[in-house]
Amino acid sequence: MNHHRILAVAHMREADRLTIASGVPGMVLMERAGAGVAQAARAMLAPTGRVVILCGPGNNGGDGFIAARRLAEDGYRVTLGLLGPRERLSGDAAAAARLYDGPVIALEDITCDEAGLVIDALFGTGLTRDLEGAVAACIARVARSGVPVLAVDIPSGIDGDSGAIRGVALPATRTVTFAARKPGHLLLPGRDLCGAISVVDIGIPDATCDGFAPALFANEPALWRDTLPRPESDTHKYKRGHALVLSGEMHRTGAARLAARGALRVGAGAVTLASPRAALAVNAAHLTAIMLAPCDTPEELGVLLEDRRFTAVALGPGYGVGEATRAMVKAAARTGRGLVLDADALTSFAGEAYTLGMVASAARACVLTPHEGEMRRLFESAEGVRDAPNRWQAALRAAEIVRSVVICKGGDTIVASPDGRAAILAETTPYLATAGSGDVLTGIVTGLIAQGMPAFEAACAAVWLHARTGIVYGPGLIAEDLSEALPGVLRGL
Ligand SMILES: NC(=O)C1=CN([C@@H]2O[C@H](COP(=O)(O)OP(=O)(O)OC[C@H]3O[C@@H](n4cnc5c(N)ncnc54)[C@H](OP(=O)(O)O)[C@@H]3O)[C@@H](O)[C@H]2O)[C@@H](O)CC1
Ligand SMILES: [K+]
Repeated sequence: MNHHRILAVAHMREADRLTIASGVPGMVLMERAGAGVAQAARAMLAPTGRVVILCGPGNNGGDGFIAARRLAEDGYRVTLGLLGPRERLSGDAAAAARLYDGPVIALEDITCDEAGLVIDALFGTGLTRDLEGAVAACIARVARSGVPVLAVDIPSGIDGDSGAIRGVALPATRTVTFAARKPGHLLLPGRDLCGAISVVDIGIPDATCDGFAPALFANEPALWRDTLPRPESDTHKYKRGHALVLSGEMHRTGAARLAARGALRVGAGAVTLASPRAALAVNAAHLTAIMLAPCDTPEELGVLLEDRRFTAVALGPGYGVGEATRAMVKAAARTGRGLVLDADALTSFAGEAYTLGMVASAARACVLTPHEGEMRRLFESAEGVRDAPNRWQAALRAAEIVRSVVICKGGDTIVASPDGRAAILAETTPYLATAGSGDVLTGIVTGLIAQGMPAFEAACAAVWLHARTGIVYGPGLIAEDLSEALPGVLRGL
């Protein structure tokens, strides 16, 4: 199994279909899925403990019947509640139900008294509408009982593609999913309802999923570790890349300095801050290892970038919104360097994503780092972004329009590439929601791109490193700490 691949619901269904077509009966896949659930349940139950299994009308319920049979065989006391009449089950789910010879009661009659565990096999990836009525009432009852819940595939009520709650959802202590995680396991609010997630190999070959487009991943080091820049023994500072960060005016220079420091800490050999003349003294008073150059106009930026040692430019933090900023972005892009655009650079192109895409295509590589508000402003009139069915599809469409790698920041940050790859961050911390934190992220991406790391991988690595540093640091974190704590996280890789 490719552990960082994730599968959209349609791709999971297609992988299932192709595997069955290649000669593996669907019942074999379901048997393996149910066995994986039973195994996880054993670890959560006392010997001969009572387990309540909630089964829905589709194949998720089928997995529940398989687990019920296996746990009953092992001597656990099984109570199985089924949503709807047994005769309405069909296909593999009906076959799984036939193999279970214990009593089946109506879901409405289920109570959790003395149960050590509830197995939630109501709905998986086949959820198509909001939960209501008897099933919603049952979910509320189980949630209130406080009994640990093991979710089969995904907590019932969570949309597998978007992570959204459809009406209500049953929070789980553990989730056992099959072949690969789905986007809904990583996206909020779904992620918070899954508990610990484990993936069971049910025999869907990796190769079956290799060609799926778009290609989705969990943003974990396995995705980008091999492309992370590592200095060679005969290196010198300019071989490690030289990043240029543009500073804002006198009263807003801090953001650019935070970015510059992030770029230096992540390994850029040299970092220069390009500062308006009026702000040179302020910047000079705060800088040591970072160099300083005056720059007030697009022409001056062009002259500065005639120095071929500059490999990446960051523009936006604290820079100001307007025509002057647009002109600077165009001047930077024209020089064909790596380009990272954030904050004011993005807002300066509000409603003009296609224009920005044209500008960005001149850069060697371009990464945009919008938070939710910037994303909304930039793509307000762009087709297929605001009306996308979920955040990863919105991110991919956005990347296509701006012809850049886009980092859609949030509690479940998505990195999307115009080549059809997208990665979702699985783990972060709310402590990162602090002033200047985004500026440091901009700096980390810039530093990695300056060292020649490919844009998608650089963006993914930066997002992960930024989050990991926040997690490790924890309470009390301020933006300045991020760069200082980064070496510890880099060492761990
Ligand atoms: N793919 C694989 O490789 C493997 C998949 N496996 C398992 O199969 C699961 C997917 O199975 P699935 O496709 O049968 O969908 P599932 O989630 O059981 O629900 C569909 C049923 O629910 C109904 N329904 C939907 N929404 C509803 C609502 N709001 N309220 C009420 N009813 C609602 C819907 O009815 P309909 O919309 O047709 O009216 C239909 O009857 C997957 O999660 C995994 O556990 C494993 O066995 C291993 C191999
Ligand atoms: K479920």
